[in-house]
Amino acid sequence: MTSPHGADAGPAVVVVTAVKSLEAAKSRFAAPGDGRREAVPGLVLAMLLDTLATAAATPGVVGVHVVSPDPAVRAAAEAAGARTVDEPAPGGLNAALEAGARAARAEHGPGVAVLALQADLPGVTPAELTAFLAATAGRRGFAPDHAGTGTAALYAPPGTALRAAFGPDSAAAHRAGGAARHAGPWPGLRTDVDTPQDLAGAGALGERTAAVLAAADREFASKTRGRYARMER
Ligand SMILES: Nc1nc2c(ncn2[C@@H]2O[C@H](COP(=O)(O)OP(=O)(O)OP(=O)(O)O)[C@@H](O)[C@H]2O)c(=O)[nH]1
Ligand SMILES: C=C(OP(=O)(O)O)C(=O)O
Repeated sequence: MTSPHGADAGPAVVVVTAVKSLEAAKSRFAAPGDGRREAVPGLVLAMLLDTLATAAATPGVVGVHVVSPDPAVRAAAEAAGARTVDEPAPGGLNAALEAGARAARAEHGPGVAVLALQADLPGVTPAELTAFLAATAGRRGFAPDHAGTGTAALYAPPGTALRAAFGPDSAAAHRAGGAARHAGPWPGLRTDVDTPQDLAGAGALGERTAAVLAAADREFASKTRGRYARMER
């Protein structure tokens, strides 16, 4: 993680992300009973680790906090250098992100900005995150997902609450909450991967995600003579 530098660098940023239990995650990618389902936990972890690697490599990011009820997720995140936060009760994505934001400011102080980032952005790059942070100009803002209705990232400046409103139509909810919309040319940032079809739009995939998909592809091909990853990408 790098410190802010240069006269025009913005405030230090802590990235907060959340992952539900691996067993429950990514039901739209492969439902129980689908032959691809067994690859999903590894894929979720790989996408998380690629997302965390990008966050940590982005100038100005001084910490990353991952909130999850799943010990395997927390162990992988800690091994990657992130802080972890237990799932709050009651849970849910927004409660988890708020808990992460509180933990971030408890550790780094109220003067840090919080960037809530989806955990399934295998194509996101440091350049994209840097461009988004610059676009906010230090004000509350969000990057809509590729469809335009969801949210890939929500930025809360120092001293302001996160007020996460992720979920259906979260772009409109964040807009209504005073966040500016920044729909830049950032396919990796704006493509959270929920389905195999989403992989095609995510840009160049991070190395962990690419490796997991290649292994799943080989496994699936050996069982069915299909080649799902190649077909779907
Ligand atoms: N910690 C935590 N993370 C959550 C929770 N709900 C969703 N998330 C995470 O938030 C992101 C978006 O969640 P969803 O789109 O609802 O779920 P998903 O697992 O990605 O996909 P589906 O099962 O197909 O809906 C994913 O990274 C999830 O793991 C929650 O209750 N707690
Ligand atoms: C939670 C969201 O996205 P998804 O369910 O597609 O992961 C969102 O865009 O607010």
